[in-house]
Amino acid sequence: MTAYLITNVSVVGAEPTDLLIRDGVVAAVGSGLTAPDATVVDGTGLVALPGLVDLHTHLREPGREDAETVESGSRAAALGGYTAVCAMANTSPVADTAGVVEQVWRLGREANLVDVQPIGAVTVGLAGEQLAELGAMADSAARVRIFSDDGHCVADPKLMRRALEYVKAFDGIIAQHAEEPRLTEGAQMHEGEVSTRLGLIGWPAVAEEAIIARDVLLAEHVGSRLHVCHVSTAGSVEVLRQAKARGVRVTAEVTPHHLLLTDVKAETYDPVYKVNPPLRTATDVAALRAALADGVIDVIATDHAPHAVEDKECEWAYARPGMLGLETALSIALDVLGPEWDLIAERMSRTPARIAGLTGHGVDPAPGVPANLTLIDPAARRTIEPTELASRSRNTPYARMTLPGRIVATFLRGEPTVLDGKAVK
Ligand SMILES: NC(=O)N[C@@H](CC(=O)O)C(=O)O
Ligand SMILES: [Zn+2]
Ligand SMILES: [Zn+2]
Repeated sequence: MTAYLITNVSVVGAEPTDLLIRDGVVAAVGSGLTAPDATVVDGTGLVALPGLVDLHTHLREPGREDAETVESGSRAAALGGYTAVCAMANTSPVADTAGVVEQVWRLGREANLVDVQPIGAVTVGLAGEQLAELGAMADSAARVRIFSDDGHCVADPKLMRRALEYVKAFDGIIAQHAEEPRLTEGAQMHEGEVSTRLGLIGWPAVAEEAIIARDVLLAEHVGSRLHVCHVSTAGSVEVLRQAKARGVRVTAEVTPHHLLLTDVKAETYDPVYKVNPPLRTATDVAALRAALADGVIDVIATDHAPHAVEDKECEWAYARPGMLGLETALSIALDVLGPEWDLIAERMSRTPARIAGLTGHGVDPAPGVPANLTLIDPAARRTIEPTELASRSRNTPYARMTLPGRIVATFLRGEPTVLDGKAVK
């Protein structure tokens, strides 16, 4: 195993120092380190963060390997500064059995670019009718702790209650895609001024808020852990704020795109902007940013949702919802939050690692900790070229935009997955 000496690097925004990585761990931290056998990485001007952790990634394998595979998505993640991702269950077949989650987990180990932690489905086939074999998935080699029907809402309150009760035994979490389906029938975008002007059926904010309100009450009633996926409205933030103040065990995520983009993008009719939940208003964006800063929203999660060209480059109404996120998330966070390194580490690494129970991730570089970390050049700017992304899909909403920050290197257990801004394998 090669040793690496990263010189003159700022660890989470602190004064520059040296980091020695050896045998999978951070062996030493301090100025003027020497290690003749180590490969030197000049960290001048760079910031080291604990490797980023994504609670919400769609890898599309098994079933839609044309859009993404565990390997291509893992490479995209590493290039984005991630060392661990949680893979959503809406694959084909659905990850609703021990067999499928073990397959995804094994593929992640084989690719060995990030740790891939499978999320299990809550209900069989995501159909919302019958609980999946949650216990078997928890006991499997994948050791699933987060369950989600993401893409669909667990709309039946009785089923949601049973799921919350069931996972309590092993301190599991239900991650909810909060969308009251009766309120979003035929919806194409956020319900508001822009949808009225464009004549498109809207997805009202209340369709999200009503489910979150219900679910925090259910989680409170049974004393279980709830996680709310892709929070997108100011009203949802208020519901969460009140629930947290009462001590409900709820955590929440926001996506980079909901922190930056608004429903005005739909005026282009470019389906790259079609996503669930939809892009909302500038008022919502401001509320989400404030909630991320004050902790009502715990983490930034990408909801990386690759889609093949034929599913995206078509008429708006026929396009699948979802956008890429892994390779641009850190840049968007930097753009939105500024160089608030401690906050970025908290929202993109430490807290998501803690929620998912991923030990060895989300820990700041210090002597003895697993060397899962990423190096960022905050002064660099880059223009996003969809064809240059490592993802098999191209549906980034940031095409041709110039964004701050560049991932220079990522290390997984002491081995580089990215060096000089390029994937190592
Ligand atoms: N976000 C999306 O618009 N799409 C996701 C599903 C989801 O996260 O709801 C997908 O799987 O494509
Ligand atoms: Zn979702
Ligand atoms: Zn999703």
